[in-house]
Amino acid sequence: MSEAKLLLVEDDASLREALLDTLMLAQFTCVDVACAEEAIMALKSEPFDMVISDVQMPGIGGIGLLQYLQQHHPKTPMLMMTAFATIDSAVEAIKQGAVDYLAKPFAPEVLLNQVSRYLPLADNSGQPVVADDKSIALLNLAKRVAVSEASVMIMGPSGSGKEVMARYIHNNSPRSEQPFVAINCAAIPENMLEATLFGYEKGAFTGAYQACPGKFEQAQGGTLLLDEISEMELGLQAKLLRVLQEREVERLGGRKTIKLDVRVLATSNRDLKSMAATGEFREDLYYRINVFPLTWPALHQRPADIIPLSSHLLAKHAKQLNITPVPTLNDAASRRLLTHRWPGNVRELDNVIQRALILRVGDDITVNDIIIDACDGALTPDLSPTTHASGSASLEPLGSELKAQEHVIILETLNQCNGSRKDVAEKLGISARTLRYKMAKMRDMGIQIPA
Ligand SMILES: Nc1ncnc2c1ncn2[C@@H]1O[C@H](COP(=O)(O)OP(=O)(O)OP(=O)(O)O)[C@@H](O)[C@H]1O
Repeated sequence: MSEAKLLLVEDDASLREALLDTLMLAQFTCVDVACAEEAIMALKSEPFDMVISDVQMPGIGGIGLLQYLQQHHPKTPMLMMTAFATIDSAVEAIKQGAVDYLAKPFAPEVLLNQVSRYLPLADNSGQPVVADDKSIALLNLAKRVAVSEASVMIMGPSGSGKEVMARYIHNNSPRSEQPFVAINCAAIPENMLEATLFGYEKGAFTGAYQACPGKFEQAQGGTLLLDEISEMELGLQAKLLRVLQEREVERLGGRKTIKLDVRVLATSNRDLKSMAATGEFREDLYYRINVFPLTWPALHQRPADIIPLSSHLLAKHAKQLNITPVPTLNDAASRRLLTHRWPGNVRELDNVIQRALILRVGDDITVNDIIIDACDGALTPDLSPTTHASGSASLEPLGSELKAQEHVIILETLNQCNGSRKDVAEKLGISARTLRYKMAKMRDMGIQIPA
C-alpha cells in the first residue's frame, strides 16, 4: 500500500471527483481542493509528496501555485493538467519547473502512470523490526535469498509486513542501488493494470498524448514488486508470464520490444497454490514466481515482535509529529498490546499506536490510551466500558454502525462465495472495483479479510 500523500487542485467539481476516485482506488491518500489559494493553505498545514493541479483556475491559478511551490517546497513535484487547447500554458509551466503535464481529456491509466513516474521514491531505508525467533529466522533466510536472482513469493496475512520484506530483499541484493518499483495489482482497476505494467505509446488510447514507460521499464536494472498478484485476472497473467519468460516487454500500441533486466518479487495473502489447483491462478505463472517462498506468520504467532514493533512505531510517529521525548509504554499498556489477537497484524498495531500518541496525556502511554476496535476479537476481556467508550466515541463518527453492518455483509458473502471476489461483487450488485476499494478500507481498519 502506498503511503504517498497527494494534493489535487481542480476547480471542476465533477472532474475533481472522478480524479479523486481514480487516485484513491489506487490507494493514494489525497486531499482535494478547488483553487490554488486553498492549495496553499493545505500546503501550509501538512506536507504532500506531490501536487496535481489544473492550470486554468480563478485566482492565482496553476502557474501562481507553481511559483509558490518552487519558493516554499522546491522538492515537491507538481504535475499540471490542461485543456488540449491551452497546451501553451502547460509548456510554460514545464519551463517554470512543473515535472510534466496531462492534456485533458485523459484516461485514468495516464494519470496513474504519470503520478507513479514522478512520485519521489519512498524512504526504504527502514529495516524490518524483528525480535521473535520465528521472525529472526525468516529474515536470515530472506537475507540469503536476497543476493541471488531468484524470484521470491512473499506470503502472509494482510498487514503482516510483506512489502517491508520485499524492500528488505531489494536493499540486501546486488540491485540495491537501482530502482525498487512496487505495483499493487489489487488497487489498480483491471483495465488499467496492463498499461501500468507494460507502458504505452503515444496514441494508444484517449489522452495518451505522449508515450509512457510501464513499471517493468521503470524498474530496469532493479526490482519490481507485484503486490497482491492473486488479484490479477487470468488474461493478464498470461501476458505477464510471457514477459517473464522472454525477459522483454512491448508497450501498448508499440511494436518495439524492450529488453528487460528486472528481478521480480510478488506478494499474496491468499493461498496461491490452491488457487492454481482450482484454475483461478495460472499454474505455470505460479511456478515461475514461486521459486523461493517466504511466509510471515500472523503477528499473534510471533508475540516477541509486538513490543519492539510498538516502540519502533512510537518513535517513527513521534518524529513525524515533532513529539519529544518519545513517549514510552507503561507496563499495563504493554500487557494490553500483548493480549490482543491483532487480526489486522502490524498495520492494526500501527493504527493503535498512532491513536495512543494522540490520546496520551503525559510522557507515558498508559492502558487508557490503547484503544482497540471492539470488532477485533481480543484474547482477553476488553477495557472497562467507560474507558473504551470515551475513547472510541471521539474516534467513531456517526454512521459507524451502518458501516459495521456493511463490513459484516461483505465478510459473510466472502464466506458464502469461498473467497471469490468476482462472485461477491456480483452477489452484492457492486463493481469488482468498488468491492476492492471497500475491502482495502476494511483492511486499513485492521479487519482481516479471508483469503
Ligand atoms: N517487521 C516490521 N518492521 C517495521 N514495520 C513493519 C514491519 N512489518 C510491518 N510493518 C509496517 O506495518 C505496515 C504494514 O506493512 P506492509 O504494508 O508491509 O504489510 P503487507 O503484508 O504488505 O500488507 P497488505 O497485505 O495489506 O498489502 C506498514 O506501515 C509497515 O511499515
